[in-house]
Amino acid sequence: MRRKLIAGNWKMNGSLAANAVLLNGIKGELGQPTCTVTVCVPAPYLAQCRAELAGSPVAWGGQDVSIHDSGAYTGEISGGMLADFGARYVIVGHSERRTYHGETNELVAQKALCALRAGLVPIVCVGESLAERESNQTAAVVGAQIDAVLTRLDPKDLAKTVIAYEPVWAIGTGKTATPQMAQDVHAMLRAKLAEKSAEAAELVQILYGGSMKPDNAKELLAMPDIDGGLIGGASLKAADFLAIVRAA
Ligand SMILES: O=C[C@H](O)COP(=O)(O)O
Repeated sequence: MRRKLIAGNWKMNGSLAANAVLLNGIKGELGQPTCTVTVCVPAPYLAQCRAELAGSPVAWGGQDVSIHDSGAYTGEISGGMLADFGARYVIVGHSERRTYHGETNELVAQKALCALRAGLVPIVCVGESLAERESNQTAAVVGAQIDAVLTRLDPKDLAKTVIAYEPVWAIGTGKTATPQMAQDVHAMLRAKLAEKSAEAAELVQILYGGSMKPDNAKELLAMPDIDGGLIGGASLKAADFLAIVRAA
């Protein structure tokens, strides 16, 4: 049985003062969760997470990683740097990076590999746009996104990877995929993973992301191939994030 993972993606939100309130709110009420919990924060706040969360059940991570280890790459952050601050996870290929920064399937796959090399767990995001869903291209688009990762990773690395299915039309819109819609794509993804390695396919956590909230989390998380959530907006309020953790 796969352990559930609830990951908060703060995106480009936060301040030292606001983060302190949020992190203390989460820590104070969390107790001993039965699922794994992490927050993925803007890089400048990794040190704050390390100071506030070390020794707690909450892990922390980044939102992007460079494909380079070091050197003249202004603005880039390496996996080693994230690991230096105790990060355990890093999101790669979020649709906002694909859309606003032109990240391709191949680049995302390289980033996943670099994260693994640095000892981090990549949370690889895949998902289709509304136009793609409406023209019945979901399986083709998501399939191509995952295929790039499967080409790069060997079964051992694959088993250490997390996948997040995030339909772009559900992100920050309040529209959620129905549990069955999400389950169908998750099952398709797991079948793809199994073509590479049946063992890895059983181990990989496949998260759902896209307007997951306290009032819909339970139903989504009850589906057999939904192993957790990648939470945007609701991860910025301690009460909402904790409610989703409890639903898991
Ligand atoms: O990474 C998180 C997703 O983009 C979901 O964001 P959301 O929960 O605000 O829809």
